[in-house]
Parts: sequence; structure tokens; C-alpha cells
Amino acid sequence: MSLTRTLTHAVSGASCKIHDFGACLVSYKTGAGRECIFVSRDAKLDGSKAIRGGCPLVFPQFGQSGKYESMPQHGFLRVNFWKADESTMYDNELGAGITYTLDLKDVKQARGGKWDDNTTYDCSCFLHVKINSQSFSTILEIKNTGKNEFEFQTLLHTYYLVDGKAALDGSSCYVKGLEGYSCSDKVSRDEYMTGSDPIVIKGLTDHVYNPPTGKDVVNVTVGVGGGREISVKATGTVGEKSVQVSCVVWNPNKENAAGMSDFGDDQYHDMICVEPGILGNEILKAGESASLTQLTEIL
Ligand SMILES: O=P(O)(O)OC[C@H]1O[C@H](O)[C@H](O)[C@@H](O)[C@@H]1O
Repeated sequence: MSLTRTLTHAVSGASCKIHDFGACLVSYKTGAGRECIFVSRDAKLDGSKAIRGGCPLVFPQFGQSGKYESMPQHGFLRVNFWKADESTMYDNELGAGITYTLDLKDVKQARGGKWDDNTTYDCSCFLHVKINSQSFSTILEIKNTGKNEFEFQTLLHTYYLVDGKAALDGSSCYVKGLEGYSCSDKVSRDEYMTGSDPIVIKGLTDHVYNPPTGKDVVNVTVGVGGGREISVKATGTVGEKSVQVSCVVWNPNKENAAGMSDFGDDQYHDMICVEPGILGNEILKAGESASLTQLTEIL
């Protein structure tokens, strides 16, 4: 049985592939057939490890916070099998789409800390994927189905394919639109405000950009090599209110690529991760839902 489902938008010819493990979007091709998503050639696609590439889903923690330290990095969504809800599939003039679901009771791997087998929390997660000729969107929705509120972080860890091995060429691979954000550099431990220069990959890059007060949405333009650009817009809600969305920019560079068994030593030239996330330790009350929406348009 194949673990990957292909969705095609008949009118435009655009298509995407979604892997059941982690409901990971592992390919999006425009109507003209251009691939936009990076997946490592060494990625494990058999459910034995989080997929190295695509759009891994992060929840209830980003990274390895002290609070849930017994839970593996980035939480449990990316390392469990989700169910495709075939009743939600559609393909019409505006686009094609499908919804995947994961209930906490079906989470077999990476439970831990406050989310271990004795947890007092419960949740159901939904990933809505939509594609059309020039864009794809992923909406991650988390519903608190338990009796207790919980604190969480969530993020869409999207790996974009960079053409022409240009990830380290700042003239064609960059992120614009994060001016005035506060940057937390996880490598140097520096904290600073961004200026007007685009963000470029100079070496090992692991930056968390938090927006200034009053700015909730992420709206960036990403250079992905060969003079091509994409637009990434992201919004977040918790309950009825809109919340601030941060943006992580990551490239493992030579030093970290060498240490990853599921990433080709030279492949850091071929990708840039631009990862919108709700990282403010929001509280999700019983019965409420949170959502993180990412819309990527190929310009
Ligand atoms: O290796 P992973 O667990 O997939 O994490 C890959 C990367 O994810 C994010 O971008 C984090 O900011 C990085 O610190 C981390 O290295």
C-alpha cells in the first residue's frame, strides 16, 4: 500500500503529494510542472523517522523546550500516521484539496512530558491542503477536545527547493519582508532587530524572527534561485482571536548537513526552510480551536 497520495488539479495540471506519515506535503508542482518543495534524497519515507523535507508539522512544541523535554524535538505530529479523509476531497475550477486528521488517541510515537500516556489533555488535528495552478496552502487546525486548557506552539516547517544550487547566493536566495522583526539567532545566541536588508544564508542559519507589536501576519517574498520568487503568507488564530505569527529561517549548511544521516552532504545548497509558526506559548482553552494558515504562491 502506498503511503503517499497524489492530488491533481485537473483544470491546471498542478499536483501535490502528501505522505501519510506526518501528513507531510512532499511535493507541489505548479500547473506548468515546476517542483517547489525540497525533500532530501536520503529522507526516510517508511515511517521510521520524521521526513527530511516537505512540510513537517510541529506541535505542541517547537524545538525542545524545557517544559516538555521528555518529548522529542518538534512534538508528535510529524512522526505519526494521519488519516486522509476521502470525503473531503474535491477538485473544481478554483482548486483541489483534501483534509488529513490525527486524534491524540492515535498518536503512538513521541508522546512525553505533559502529553504522555497519562495526559489530562486531548486534541484532534486537521491538515487542510489546497492546490491550484500557482499556489498551495496548508492549514493546520488543532481542536482542544479535552477538559483542560493547554499551552502550545505550532509551526509549518516548510522546505523550499532552491534552483541552481543557489541557497548560499544571496543575490538569488533570500527572504524579504522580515524588516523590523526581532531576531533570535539560535547559533550565535545573539538577539537583534532586523534592518532593511534581505535575510540571506551565509553559513549555518537558524533564526527565529518575532514580529513587532501590532504585526500578526507573515508576508514574505523568498528568492528560490534562478531569478524566481515565491510569496509566503501566514496567519494564526487561537479561539476567536488572531495571534502573532513568527517566522523561522533555517539552513543546516555544511557543518550540520554532515551530521544528518537523512540529508545529503551537499544538499544545503538546494533548500531553504521558511517556517511560519505560533511560538508565543498561547493557551488553547477546552473546546476551542487554533489554526495556522500558510499560503505559498509561485510568482
Ligand atoms: O532536525 P529537525 O529536528 O528536523 O530540526 C531541524 C531544524 O528545525 C528548525 O528549523 C529549528 O529551528 C532548528 O534548530 C532545527 O535544527
